[in-house]
Amino acid sequence: MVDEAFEEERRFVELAYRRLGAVRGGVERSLEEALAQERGGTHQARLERDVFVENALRRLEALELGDHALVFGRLDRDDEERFHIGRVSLSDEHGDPLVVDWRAPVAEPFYRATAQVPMGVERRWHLAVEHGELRRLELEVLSGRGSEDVTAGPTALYAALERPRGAQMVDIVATIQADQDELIRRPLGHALLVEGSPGTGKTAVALHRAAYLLYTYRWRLEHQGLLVVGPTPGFVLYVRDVLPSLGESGVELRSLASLRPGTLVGDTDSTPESRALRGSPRMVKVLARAVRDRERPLRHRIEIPFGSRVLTVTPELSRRAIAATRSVRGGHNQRRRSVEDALLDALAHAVLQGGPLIREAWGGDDRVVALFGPGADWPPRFPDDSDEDIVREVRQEIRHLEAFQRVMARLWPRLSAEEVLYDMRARPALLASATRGVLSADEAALLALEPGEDPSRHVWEVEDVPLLDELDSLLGTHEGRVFGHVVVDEAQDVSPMAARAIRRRLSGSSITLVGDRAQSLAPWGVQPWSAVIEQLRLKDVSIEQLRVNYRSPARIGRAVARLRERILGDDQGAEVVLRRTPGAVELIDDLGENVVEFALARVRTLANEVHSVALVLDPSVAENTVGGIGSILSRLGDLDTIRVTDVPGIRGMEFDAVVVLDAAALAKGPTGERSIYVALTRATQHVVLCAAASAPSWLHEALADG
Ligand SMILES: Nc1ncnc2c1ncn2[C@@H]1O[C@H](COP(=O)(O)OP(=O)(O)OP(=O)(O)O)[C@@H](O)[C@H]1O
Repeated sequence: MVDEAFEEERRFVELAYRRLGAVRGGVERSLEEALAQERGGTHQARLERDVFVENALRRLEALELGDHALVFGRLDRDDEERFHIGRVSLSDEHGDPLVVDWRAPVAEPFYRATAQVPMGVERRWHLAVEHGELRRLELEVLSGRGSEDVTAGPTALYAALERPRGAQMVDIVATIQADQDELIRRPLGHALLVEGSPGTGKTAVALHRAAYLLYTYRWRLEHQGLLVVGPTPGFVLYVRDVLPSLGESGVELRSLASLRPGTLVGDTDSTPESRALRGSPRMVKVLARAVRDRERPLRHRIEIPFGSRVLTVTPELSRRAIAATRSVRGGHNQRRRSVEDALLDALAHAVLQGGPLIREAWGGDDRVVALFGPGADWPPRFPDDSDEDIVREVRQEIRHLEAFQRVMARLWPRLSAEEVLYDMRARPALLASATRGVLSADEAALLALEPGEDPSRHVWEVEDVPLLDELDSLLGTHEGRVFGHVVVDEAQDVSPMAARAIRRRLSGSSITLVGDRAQSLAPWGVQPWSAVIEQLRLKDVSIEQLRVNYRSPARIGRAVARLRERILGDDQGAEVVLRRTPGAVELIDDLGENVVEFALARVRTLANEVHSVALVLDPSVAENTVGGIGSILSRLGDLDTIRVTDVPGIRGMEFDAVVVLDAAALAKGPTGERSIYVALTRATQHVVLCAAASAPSWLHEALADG
């Protein structure tokens, strides 16, 4: 019976791949034809052609499966219907469904049905397809005939967990587990926070949820867009191609550093205290002050020559112009217009009340003469405030005077976010004024920058990005793109200020946050989720847990659990480590000055044994090594399978092997336990912790087996 079934499925897989080839060929041909057409035709025809080309390219991309299996499951329902489940939907030549997209509602029982709740499914088949051929077939009998001898060994899952890891994350659509699926398919509109220890599939869930939402709410999300925010540019590259649908239009992937397009961001070298302060919500008030400090009434009157007359802007007039704008909505730059209007009104009024204007006009002054000269009404009217054309003309003239623009620049300059932030931090008087009563003098000093740079050329740190974004919102210079759903990974490292920047990009409250507080590397330490939720202004957030670790092998898993307990306290509930392979954890300390050579040798050996190795460097190592990081890299040789990074740089990723250099130095650092924890939890097979000095006893204890 199983052999028969295998043969049947083998033939089906063959048929499905043939059909995939035929569909691809068809799309390619029609695309070629469309591209070969002349660019001419009506506007409507061109538009239709462009839409056709775009859709065809998108379909081709979706059908490009690389090495991933087209089909991986089959459901036999108790109503005799049968579906094959796969990565894309595919119909036969008559339009009947051949393969159902995993995101379709009928596919749901593939992930959720159990013998207790079979959801109308009698049998569930797992197909292991490699390079287009069926290799293995696994059957689970959920109800009806034969349900007593269920063969429910999730071989497919265990096989998936043992696969080697490479430079890019892979999808898990063939083996999504019921608890993950339940989160993935939550409807749009929800605010969902998923927490869980490392390797529980939080990133996988977040990204598959994005793909599910795009499929299910295609029309809405294509218009509104979906934003995925990850911690680092490396992480964005790592997840970019997980699901073809994430390459669809309307999806944007950004790291925290690239959240605000066009910002120059370099490495962070300021102190943890300065970084923490810039992430704190106390900056909201400081920045609002920094902008307000640039909206200043005049201290002394300024005179503006206007023909033979002199117009005067008094401090009182400037105060009134500023006061008039307080009730006006909008950012600083938009409200500038109303300050200018208030001033111009007053000055034009003064001009028109002054009488001498008429004499000027008669005298041939060409600024106003046009209104009274040849071709104008005769006899000329004596202009007053009710004469709108004249008022407009006079206001225009005043506005274009350089002296008037100088007054405006002093009173209410047009500003960019970069200018405000840089000036505030580089000019002691502005810094003192913006921080007075909010920050202590010592705290304010943490913000100070060297003066003398062009703000538009300044290279910012990632912590400054949310500050610039906050200023954009105060100034009215925000880019304004908002999304229908936002996915935030490694949410534990999102500062309250960054949460505000994310909020500005979210149209409602449909958001998915995933993270693990124990992995927090931020200088503000382990913050409660409420710190982020509050700034995202979310009212009803479902907080859910994932508890099964799919990444760590057994030995590493035990060390991970001990460290987690140490970091978060002991009320963490049971974690399950699923993988049966033991894996290896080694701590080799007291290596003295041989530590670098030792670690590099281990990296080189491991690189020959596994697919991916991370060499995780504590910053002190490059500083203390002659030739710095360059000399370390040059001694590694083939870098294809090796990634050299610091701890923040490997957040969210995984590697077959991880070598830490130097574990004792890292453990003593400001985020010691959490940094070791993050490094340790990246490995799917092997961790080697190398240290020049003795590692702290808590690390030895965490790694001790038993
Ligand atoms: N249902 C599943 N089937 C197969 N593999 C899975 C499943 N769930 C998770 N995995 C695998 O487990 C690994 C960890 O997943 P993921 O990176 O999403 O975890 P995470 O919780 O985000 O981890 P971290 O907090 O460390 O970033 C990945 O290799 C992923 O493919």
